[in-house]
Amino acid sequence: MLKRALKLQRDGCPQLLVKGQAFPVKRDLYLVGFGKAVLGMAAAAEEILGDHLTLGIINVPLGIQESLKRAGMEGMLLKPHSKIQVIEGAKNNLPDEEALKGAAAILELAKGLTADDLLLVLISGGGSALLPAPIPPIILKEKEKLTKMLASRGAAIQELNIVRKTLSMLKGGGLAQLAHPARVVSLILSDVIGDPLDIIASGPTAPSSHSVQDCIQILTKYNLLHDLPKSVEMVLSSSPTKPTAPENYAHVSNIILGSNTLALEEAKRQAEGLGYAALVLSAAVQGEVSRVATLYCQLIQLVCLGFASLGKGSLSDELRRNLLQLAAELHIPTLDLDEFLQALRGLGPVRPVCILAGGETTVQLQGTGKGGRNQELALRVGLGLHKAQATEASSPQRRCEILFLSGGTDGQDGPTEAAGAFCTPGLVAEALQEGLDVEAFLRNNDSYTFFRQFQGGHHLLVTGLTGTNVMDIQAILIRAMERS
Ligand SMILES: Nc1ncnc2c1ncn2[C@@H]1O[C@H](COP(=O)(O)OP(=O)(O)OP(=O)(O)O)[C@@H](O)[C@H]1O
Ligand SMILES: O=C(O)[C@H](O)CO
Repeated sequence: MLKRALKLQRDGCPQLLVKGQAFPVKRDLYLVGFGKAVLGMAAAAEEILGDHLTLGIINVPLGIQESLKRAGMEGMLLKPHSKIQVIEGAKNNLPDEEALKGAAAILELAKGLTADDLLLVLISGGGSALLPAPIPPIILKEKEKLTKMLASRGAAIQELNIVRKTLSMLKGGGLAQLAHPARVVSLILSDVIGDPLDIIASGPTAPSSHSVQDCIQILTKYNLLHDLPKSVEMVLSSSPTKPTAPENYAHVSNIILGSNTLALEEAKRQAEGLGYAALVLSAAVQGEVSRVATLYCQLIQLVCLGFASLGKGSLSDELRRNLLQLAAELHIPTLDLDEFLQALRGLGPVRPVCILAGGETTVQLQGTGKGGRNQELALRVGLGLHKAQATEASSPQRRCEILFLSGGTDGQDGPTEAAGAFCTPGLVAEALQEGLDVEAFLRNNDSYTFFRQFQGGHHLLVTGLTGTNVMDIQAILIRAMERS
């Protein structure tokens, strides 16, 4: 992906070429990066830049080099004697001392640049945790606690990162401002719906459209305003009321290189290669995890109705209406459900169908269990399919084989070692035979423990860190059963 987008023109004055834009390399060329996907990006960049690269620093997740080595993905690693220093940190996607050291090194590098320097910045999701630089007197632990509390109360990534930006020296455009007057070129892999530059990794090189007032509003919404450490109160009260004006970013170019859409396109190609009729629903599925689970269950019902030649009639109309209503409630941008359902009609039952979707749900933690939004989604879909089948003996679902899978493209779902999980309509009943009560696990947000115990962990998706990060992906496989 980066190899396709980035070129170095060596004739005359060397220039970086990125998607048709040219950036002269007048003197020194530096590289910094932070995020779950920047190791592979940095390896590709170093290959392209060769001797023109002066030096680089990247902050990447703890254990990623080992994980990629184990997976035989050496191509994503830096060569021995690389000019790029790798700092691993942010275990379980939480900022830590190592990430703090990496951020300090990046800050020092940026501060010393001149107008003749070019700073290439590689940014991907996970960058927020890997670039912590709290504004003094805030200390890391205080900032971490606050973001953890916001996340567990169901704050969306936009809200989380608006708060992070206000409390950080490098986020919210801080890195770009420090690097001034150097030319800054940021290559970004998006893991946020709609690719908002100032939210992805908390927008270290993007002008922020948010003010301290927005931050205070979010803290109020989640009932945290009156519980803040003194240091955070001090920073909030001394923050400028207006964000830095966009004119002050004339030295910066932010360029999106890839996103969930690309991953879905590749997944579609793979599914078609395996004989499926594949369709992409949306790359922007968002919302509360139980509502999204209902959306998928209803969609599965509709497909099965169509497979059973029952695609017309009152049940189908009702399902269709419910589905449209739910999609509208979830505010899934760019989703044209009507058009999608139309395309579905042309498929099956001869060929099995693979419906693909991507995005990111939110989980409001109620319990103390261990899990992630993908495992919780898979478990909730399993429960929904079970209920649909149990309440209706003639459910069209019974005529289909169904598998639902949800996984994080980064290979890590919440603070667990799994990327996600898959389910079938039989999961709840089979679990019960093992003495596992799905609803009890869900009440405690304990999806990982459930999947680890159920059938010896067979339904867990364990990939290890993948070196990319473009949100989550869901795949629904549906095959009409042979009639006997
Ligand atoms: N026990 C749990 N059950 C379900 N979801 C959980 C649980 N614990 C944490 N989560 C969810 O996991 C998410 C954090 O996961 P993760 O670290 O993979 O985040 P991420 O958003 O993918 O990170 P990034 O975008 O920075 O790469 C939060 O949304 C949180 O609500
Ligand atoms: O790092 C982050 O802030 C999230 O992954 C969103 O980009």
